[in-house]
Formats: sequence, structure tokens, C-alpha cells
Amino acid sequence: MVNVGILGATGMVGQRFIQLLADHPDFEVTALTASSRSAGKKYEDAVTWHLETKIPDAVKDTVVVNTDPREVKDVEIVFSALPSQNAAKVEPKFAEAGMKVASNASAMRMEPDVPLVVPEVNPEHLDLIETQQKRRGWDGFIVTNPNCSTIALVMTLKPLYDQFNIKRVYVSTMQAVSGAGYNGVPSMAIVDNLVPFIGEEEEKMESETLHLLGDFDGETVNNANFGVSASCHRVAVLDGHTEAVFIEMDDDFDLDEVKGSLTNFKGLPQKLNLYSAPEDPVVIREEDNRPQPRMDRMAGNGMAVSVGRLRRDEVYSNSLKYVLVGHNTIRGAAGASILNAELINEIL
Ligand SMILES: NC(=O)C1=CN([C@@H]2O[C@H](COP(=O)(O)OP(=O)(O)OC[C@H]3O[C@@H](n4cnc5c(N)ncnc54)[C@H](OP(=O)(O)O)[C@@H]3O)[C@@H](O)[C@H]2O)C=CC1
Ligand SMILES: N[C@@H](CC(=O)OP(=O)(O)O)C(=O)O
Repeated sequence: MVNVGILGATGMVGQRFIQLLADHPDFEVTALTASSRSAGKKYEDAVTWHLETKIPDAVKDTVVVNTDPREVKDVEIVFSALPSQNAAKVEPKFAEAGMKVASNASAMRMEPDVPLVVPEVNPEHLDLIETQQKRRGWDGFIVTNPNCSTIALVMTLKPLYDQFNIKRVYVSTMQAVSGAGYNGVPSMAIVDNLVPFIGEEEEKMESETLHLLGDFDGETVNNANFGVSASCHRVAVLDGHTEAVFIEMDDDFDLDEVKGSLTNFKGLPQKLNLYSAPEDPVVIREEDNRPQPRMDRMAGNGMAVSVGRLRRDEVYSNSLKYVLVGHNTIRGAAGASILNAELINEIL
């Protein structure tokens, strides 16, 4: 077993880490950190638990420590669920102290020597770790996963990008409230309502998508060369982000081939049979009224993306559209970091 720690263990995403790691065959949670408000308390006293399953017995009595590498002993991997501003300050300290940091926070994602990885999409970007360690003189390293909406989008774009010439993508999101954290969106703002703005979300979707699909030339990642335009919205759903995706290709295409490439898509996690890898990263729904967040967010234990309403665009040539649903705090957050760590543990 590999000893792992969770940074920001009391938050929404931290709790998902605890839940998903409870029965993990290779990772054992031995350290939990949070702010000084929680440090020194037993986990069950420090946390306001929001998930449907119980707090796992194994961590109930674990004493939460400050998010400081000097207080985290004998741990090989730390999963970071810290607010971005804190992540920027402390993740490098954990890497400097020799730990492998699998971060869910946005702080370091676009650093040129920090891999931003979805294991089914761009595992080869992990080779940047060597550059990072040399450049920064670290024994450990930082690997990041993308934004929750980006992950779901890019998992569907990858098979299409490999087979067709994508010219431009428009995406309109309908994002669950859990993406903003428990206290992120007041109930008065969201019940009977929709909020048509999520700070920095559109910029992240537009930049991270092209970076993830970029070529790694051995030294640097050269972004993919097509247009992505996003519009992001908060809706009254607890978990599960829905996205309406519109794609224009350079050339005409066969819709059955598009469907085949999504259905048959497999990546390295599937080949390596990693513990958290869904058998099918993309699940196609044929019903007119699917995917829906409540019905489809748990596809592949929350690690698969469901795609439905796949159709040719009858207005614009060489164009298609579909709707997707992905679980934002599992595939879009904690599950994504855990899959990154499983891959690292297997291949490095
Ligand atoms: N990949 C993705 O798309 C997603 C990413 N996220 C990202 O994950 C991260 C966590 O989000 P979420 O769980 O919603 O946030 P929460 O606010 O729910 O939790 C934050 C956690 O960080 C701790 N913390 C807060 N301030 C400090 C500090 N100064 N020093 C040390 N620890 C601190 C909190 O501890 P305490 O309880 O003691 O205050 C808590 O454990 C964010 O970066 C967020 O953007 C979130 C959702 C999806
Ligand atoms: N902004 C996302 C969640 C999030 O925290 O994203 P990021 O990891 O890019 O900061 C949402 O609200 O649904």
C-alpha cells in the first residue's frame, strides 16, 4: 500500500477524496490536512460531512494537521483539494519536500512544466515531470487535472480530434451547484433560477481544452489548433455538469463513424486496467431525453461521460451536435486526481 494524504480534506472535494479512497486497493489515507481552523481536531469533529455515505471509520479519528509538509509524515502522494490561492503557495512546498502532488486546484495547471493530464487523453504529457524536477530542483513533483467542465468536454473531443479535422467547437454548460462548494451559491440565488456566469470558467475551458489536446514535443506542449468558445451557467442541480456541444469539422463526415469513434474510445487507463478507470470512458445514450444529470452522472461509477442527442447539424455544413453529462466532483475533481495518481503509480 502507498501512504497518501489529502490536502483540504474537510472541503467538498476533500470529502470526495475520502469517500473514493476508502476501499482503494493501492492507496491508504494516512494524513489529512485543512486550515488552522480544523487542525488539531479529529476528522469527524472538524468536517461538516455532506455526502450520502458515512464518514469511513478509518479516518474518523484521524487528527487533522495544518497544510504544511513538515506536519505530513511518511506520505508518498498527496491529493490537493485546496482553494486555488492556497494551492499556489503550498503545493510547491510539498513537491520540494519530496512528495508527489496530484492536484485538483487550478493554480499550477497552466505552468509550462506542470503536466495537466486526463489519463485517457494525454498521458504522454506526464513526461514533463522530468523537466519540472530538473528545472525546480524538486525530488517530488506536481501533476494537475483540469477543470470539471473541461474534463468532460475533452474526453468526448479526444476520439474525434484523433479521427477528424475539428475546425471549431462551441460549448454551453449547465453546471451543478456542488462545483462552487457547499457555501458557493446561496439557495436564494439558485432555486427557481439560473445564474449565467461562473467566474473564469469560460477562459479555463477554452485554454485547458487546447492544452490537453496539444502535442508534447519532448520539452513543451504545443496547443491544438482549433477554436473553442464556451458559455458557462449555473443551474439548480446538485451534482453533474451538462454541456451542449456544437462542433464544426473541416470536411464532411459520416455520423456513424463519429458514433463509432466515441463508442470504441479507450485510453491507457483501460489498457492498464487501472482501479478507477471506467470500462467505457464515453457512454452513448440513444434515448431522446438523455443524458440527464440525475440519471447519468454515476455512469462508470461517476468516472464515465454520457453522450446523447448525437446528431448532424441540419443548419450548418460539416457540423454535429450532442449533449454530455459528467460527474463534476468525481470525474471532474477527486476521481480525476486519483486516476492520475494510479497512472503515475503504475508507469513511473
Ligand atoms: N477539478 C474541478 O473542476 C473542481 C475543482 N475544484 C477545486 O477543488 C478545490 C477545493 O474545492 P472545494 O472542496 O469546493 O472547497 P471547500 O471550500 O469546500 O474546501 C476547502 C478546503 O481547503 C481548506 N482550506 C481553506 N483555507 C485554507 C488555508 N488557508 N490553508 C489550508 N487549508 C485551507 C479547508 O479547510 P477548513 O475546513 O479548515 O476551512 C477545506 O478543507 C478548489 O481549488 C476548487 O476550485 C472543485 C470542484 C471541481
Ligand atoms: N468552477 C467549477 C469548479 C471548480 O472549482 O473549477 P476549477 O477547478 O477550475 O477551479 C464549477 O463551478 O463548477
